[in-house]
Amino acid sequence: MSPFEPGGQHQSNWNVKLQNLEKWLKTNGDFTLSDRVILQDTQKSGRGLYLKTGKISRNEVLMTIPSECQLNFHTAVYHISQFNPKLSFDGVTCQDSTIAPSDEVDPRFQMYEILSNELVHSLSSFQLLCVYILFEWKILPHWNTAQSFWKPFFDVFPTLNELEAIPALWMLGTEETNQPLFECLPMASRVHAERIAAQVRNDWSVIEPIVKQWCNAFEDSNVSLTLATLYMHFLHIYFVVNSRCLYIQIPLKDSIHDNFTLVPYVDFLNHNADSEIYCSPQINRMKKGKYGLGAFSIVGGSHQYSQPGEEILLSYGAHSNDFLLNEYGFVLAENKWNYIDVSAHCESIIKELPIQDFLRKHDFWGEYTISGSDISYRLLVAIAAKVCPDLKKVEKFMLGYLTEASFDPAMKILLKSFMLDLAQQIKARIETIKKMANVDQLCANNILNIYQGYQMILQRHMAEMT
Ligand SMILES: C[S@@+](CC[C@H](N)C(=O)[O-])C[C@H]1O[C@@H](n2cnc3c(N)ncnc32)[C@H](O)[C@@H]1O
Repeated sequence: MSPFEPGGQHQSNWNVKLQNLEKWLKTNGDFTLSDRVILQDTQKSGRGLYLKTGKISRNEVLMTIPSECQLNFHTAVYHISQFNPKLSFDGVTCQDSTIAPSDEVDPRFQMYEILSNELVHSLSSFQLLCVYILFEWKILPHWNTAQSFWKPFFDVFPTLNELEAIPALWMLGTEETNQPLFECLPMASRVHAERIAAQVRNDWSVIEPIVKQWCNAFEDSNVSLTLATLYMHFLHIYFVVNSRCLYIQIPLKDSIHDNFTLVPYVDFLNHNADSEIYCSPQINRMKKGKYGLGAFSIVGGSHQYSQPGEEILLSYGAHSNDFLLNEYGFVLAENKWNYIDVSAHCESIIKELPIQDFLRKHDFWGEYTISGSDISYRLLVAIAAKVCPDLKKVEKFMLGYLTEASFDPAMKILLKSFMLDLAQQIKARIETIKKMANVDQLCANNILNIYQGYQMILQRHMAEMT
């Protein structure tokens, strides 16, 4: 039976998990959820929220999630301090009265001892959350003697399989099926995936010593978990966090990259590219709870929901399909934020070293893009430099004293052949992908979708040029 078939075992397990999640949210603060929405699971976008009945208007609060049930640097520090009284962060860690009574069968008293103030302070939000979730979700259940506060939340996290469309995982994991697809990724996606993979490897190298110490400590118990297994769990957790985190200010941290929180239920909302019209998040700092950062609400946007079955959407930001694929593992059939990174192609046609030096000197070398509405100014300058031997004239164009028309017809001719070349390369890539056997079809289709988005962009510009 397909996991999506209504009435299947998967469905009834899921209903129980959802009830547990709602019960947990109600017990731990002021949780509200509009009775006009319903959670549903689809093949295309997994779980999501849909309108059940009635209407949802602008500024109407759809749900509020108490700060106590959000997982972020603050709440992780608070919970760790319940087992490690030496951990002390002003206004965040436990007061004496809330420190858990020492219990020999709860391994966290021993395992969290190594999480000193200095060490916790040095970790990024990502690193702390990964190491904390790793213990609470993947390691603690091996003892059978204690349960994590966060269990109802962990139980509704996506599985590693559900995240397999994320290209960085093809590089980092041991699953080899999709590795051939990596070579077919557009340049923007490949660079993005490599950047994420480097970040993941770096974060693992920071938390690995903690995990190794835990592994050594397991030797005294009956728990048998290898470092290799824990690394795979870490990867799973990393991408759960990455694909579900929401912006919030974290007063204990300085870097923008640390400013995020995981918010149960809000993380069921799927993305739409129209940021202005759909729902948006609001943080109520007046409702901070005992160690949190503020209750998290979702409110309606200018689009009025009135059709039962309409999906309640949130914008994750102005992201192209290359970005969405790499950060979240999906693409949109139509995406107004798509653009093509044509840097490699443009650099390959400018072979003349003096032109390269000229563009470098003026900081115009590389980062060339074409979107549906624009050919980037950087690209126009590079093409102008290629077609015009008078670099003084190109400098005037750079400074805005001349328009691109001053370089016609050579500029138009080169741009047209540049785009035709690109279109041919894209067509060839599409054909290669279509012929690939033994790769996950969903992942292959995502990449095809990106290239088809590129084709639409090029067609639009080429039509304007004729
Ligand atoms: C914050 S979660 C949303 C809930 C998710 N659908 C689930 O089943 O748990 C983000 C993930 O949802 C999926 N997603 C979000 N928006 C989507 C969309 N428009 N189309 C397809 N998948 C989408 C992607 O897998 C993404 O990583």
